[in-house]
Amino acid sequence: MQKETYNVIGVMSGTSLDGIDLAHIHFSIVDTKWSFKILETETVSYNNDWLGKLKIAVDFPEAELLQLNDDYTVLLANVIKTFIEKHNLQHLDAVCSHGHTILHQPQNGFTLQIGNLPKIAKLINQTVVCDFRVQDVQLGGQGAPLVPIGDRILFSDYDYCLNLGGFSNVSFEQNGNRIAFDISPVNTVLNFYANQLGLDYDDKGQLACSGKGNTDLMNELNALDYYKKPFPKSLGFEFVKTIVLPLIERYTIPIEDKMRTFIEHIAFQTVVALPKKQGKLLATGGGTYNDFLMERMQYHLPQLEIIIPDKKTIEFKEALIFALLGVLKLRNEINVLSSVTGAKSDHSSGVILK
Ligand SMILES: Nc1ncnc2c1ncn2[C@@H]1O[C@H](COP(=O)(O)OP(=O)(O)OP(=O)(O)O)[C@@H](O)[C@H]1O
Ligand SMILES: CC(=O)N[C@H]1[C@@H]2OC[C@@H](O2)[C@@H](O)[C@@H]1O[C@H](C)C(=O)O
Repeated sequence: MQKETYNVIGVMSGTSLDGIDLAHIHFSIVDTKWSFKILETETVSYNNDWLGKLKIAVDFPEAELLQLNDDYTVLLANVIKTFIEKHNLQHLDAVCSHGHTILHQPQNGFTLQIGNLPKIAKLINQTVVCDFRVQDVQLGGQGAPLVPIGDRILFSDYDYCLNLGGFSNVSFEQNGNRIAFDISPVNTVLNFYANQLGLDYDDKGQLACSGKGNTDLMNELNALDYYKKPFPKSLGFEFVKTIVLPLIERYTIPIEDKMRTFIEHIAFQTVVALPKKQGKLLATGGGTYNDFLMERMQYHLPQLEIIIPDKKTIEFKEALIFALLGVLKLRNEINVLSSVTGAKSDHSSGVILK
């Protein structure tokens, strides 16, 4: 007999290095239908020393990487312990932790998330479920994305789940399969131009809103090869650095016009990415705070109901879903979909440490 409720913590550190996201979650399952409540949440920023190390770790020799893994496991354990004590969390079923991706070369059969060493369970005195990507790569998959199964299980009321982070990605059902792919760059490009004006980001998209769209630039962006490729497909910062920014930089127009044009481009590519231009779309990630972007998206998709959830869901959806992946692993149930990762089959991934 499986349990019907779970009291867990989800822990995620994303590639953008904005910190370690922790979310205390209650799950319950009634007649195969899952529901959740996001309780306490917190993002713990990295100090400059850690930021520096995590940025360059990809080039570390093996010995240094082993040391980093050890040190990061201790850091993560301390952060988790502090979170548990601060909120006086008791009777946890597990801490479900992604760790931090340092190396990811699925084509060569390996992926490394640090912070998942067995000693973490002892250090925090809890059951830990972690290392969710490794088995998928062993089964011939990309080890990513892992979030779409959570979209399917927890957000089935929506036709689409759209995340607006450094890049945008979407997941949806098609012919009984979950489909997921990256649509276009978002904040990687918008922040680049905000930085040129001395800002971290364009608050609410106000600068972009004050600019003018440039039709030639818009057409050139929309003609890029990536947009013609079929899924599965994904983007990395290389695409921005070597293709998108050099293209935009050929135009001698005000920065606000570049931002405005790029927002139109994001909205336009979102339209292209969605097979049906109607239904309900759940939008999450920091890009949802860009009011102008959201307005332009709604303009281009008038029949679509765009839903921006509460702040915790916007900011902690990934930690929530890693918490679910851990619970599914505890239940020995499928938590990775081969339709999105390309693995030989669906599987129950992760390691349980006690
Ligand atoms: N008030 C705001 N107005 C406009 N943009 C905002 C605002 N607040 C946050 N953002 C944007 O959201 C970004 C952070 O979003 P998020 O945390 O989803 O990105 P991320 O961690 O890089 O995402 P991912 O790892 O999913 O790619 C900021 O860098 C900024 O560009
Ligand atoms: C290998 C790895 O850590 N990939 C991350 C990364 O950050 C965003 C994107 O690239 C996504 O593929 C993935 O994370 C999300 C949470 C996922 O697996 O769904």
